[in-house]
Amino acid sequence: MKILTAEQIREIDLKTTTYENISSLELMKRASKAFFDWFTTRFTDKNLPVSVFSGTGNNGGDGLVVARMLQKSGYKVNVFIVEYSQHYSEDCAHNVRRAKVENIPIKKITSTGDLPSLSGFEIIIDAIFGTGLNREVTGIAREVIEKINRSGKKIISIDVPSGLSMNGKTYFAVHATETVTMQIPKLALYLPDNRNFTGEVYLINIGLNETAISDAKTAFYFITKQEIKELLKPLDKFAHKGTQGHSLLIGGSIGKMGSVCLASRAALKTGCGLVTAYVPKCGTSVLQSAFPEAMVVEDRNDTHITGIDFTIHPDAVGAGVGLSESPETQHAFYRFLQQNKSPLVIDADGLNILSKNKEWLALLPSRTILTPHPKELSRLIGVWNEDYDKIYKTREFAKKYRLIIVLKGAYTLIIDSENVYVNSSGTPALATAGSGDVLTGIITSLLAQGYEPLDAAKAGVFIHGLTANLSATKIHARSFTASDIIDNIGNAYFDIEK
Ligand SMILES: NC(=O)C1=CN([C@@H]2O[C@H](COP(=O)(O)OP(=O)(O)OC[C@H]3O[C@@H](n4cnc5c(N)ncnc54)[C@H](O)[C@@H]3O)[C@@H](O)[C@H]2O)[C@H](O)CC1
Ligand SMILES: [K+]
Repeated sequence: MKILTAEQIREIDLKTTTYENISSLELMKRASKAFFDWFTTRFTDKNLPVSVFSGTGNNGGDGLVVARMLQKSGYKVNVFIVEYSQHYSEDCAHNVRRAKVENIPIKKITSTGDLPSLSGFEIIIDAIFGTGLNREVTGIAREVIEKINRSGKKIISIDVPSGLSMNGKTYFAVHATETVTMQIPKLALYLPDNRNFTGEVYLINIGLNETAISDAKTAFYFITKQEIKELLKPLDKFAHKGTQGHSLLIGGSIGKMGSVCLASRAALKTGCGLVTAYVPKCGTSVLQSAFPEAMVVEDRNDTHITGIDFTIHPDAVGAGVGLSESPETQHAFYRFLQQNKSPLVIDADGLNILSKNKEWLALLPSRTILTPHPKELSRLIGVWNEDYDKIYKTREFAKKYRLIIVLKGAYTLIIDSENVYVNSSGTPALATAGSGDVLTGIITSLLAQGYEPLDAAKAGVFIHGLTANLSATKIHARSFTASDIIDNIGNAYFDIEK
């Protein structure tokens, strides 16, 4: 699914009205009806007093239409018009008139003295600014937003939290508890810097014209279940373990053998036919007893890897989990990189070793997948100022070394030399020890099964996140573990194929 800019969305609005021969007012109604449907499903108690804060643009217009629909269906609604400008969009002005005719209590806020008390309301609908905002919020709008933010009430933002910048760092905006955005994902809604503004983000379909959307060019995408469903390969009736791919996981050191166990088990559970773990001697019995399905190739050294010599022919390699950064291990890793021709995933200490030896990056096969968390990424590419800067620097880095970067976080980003993909699955339950090791195993397995590296990264990240969504009501987020991720990989496949 495409992530688009405010300008592109405006163009799609316009094309929708032209192609479908409807007025902009009609489109506003469609959008507002979609929000109304979401809202009434989410908040079924009609006695909860709702206040709608509307601006004078089309976002404000949406708020007014929503207020009208809510009042009509029996909700108690008050509207406050935040008159930051005396210029009203045509469709907003129309809906102010309609709301007055329908006797909705409306108050204008033009100065500090007009600021209402919020104590009587349970829910605030924020329709002050949408994607049309193009400067810092000042004046009365700022005062209203400050007051809303201090209220401690539920704040539901229509389309975007008012004040959110669509193309740069946001310093001031509504702190929404939930944002209900209209059909097209906007990058700003998924950036960690904006987490206090957006709250939980929902996408609703407002019936924008599909041709208009498919005409829009972009380098930013939102990964959806449907896309993952389409890229998963069907199981061959005549499959046997030799045709399903062989994953090799290289890693582990004394005290850190769990990481390779997790990655190996995740690889097998993701569907490759064979899994081999390459570990130091101290890891052999750990692996063989914890995970009998795996084969083990032992390093000559006891506590950490010093060789990386093997005669097997893996279809993909995942290297780096629990590896340690000792000088002999670094040297062994260098020799491995010189010889390796298999598709590769590098994580954890593998990344740290690369950060210390940046010239080795040139040895990586094209489309190697690196899976850093933000700290590991900064060791590789240096520091960044804010999220947009981070994304562009990562893309440059990916381009320079022909890599795919999986930047782990709440909305994991997959970045290659051209495009940026935002993952849509997952919950905070995934912030748990070993979660990254499991991801490495999943992606390695998909590579071994013959998926293109970008598809392996996308599907791997999506499946990994989905295990947490699917467990949300069964395992409390606080007690969800990396092993639970592995145990739910099968459920994730079921859910995707549904
Ligand atoms: N396809 C869709 O998603 C649809 C979206 N709709 C809604 O329309 C808004 C965008 O509306 P627009 O009128 O372009 O802008 P805003 O409502 O966001 O209002 C901004 C408004 O104010 C002016 N302005 C900009 N910055 C400032 C400022 N700092 N201070 C004062 N004034 C400012 C600006 O020129 C605008 O006029 C979108 O988010 C949706 O909610 C449609 O209703 C349906 C289709
Ligand atoms: K808004």
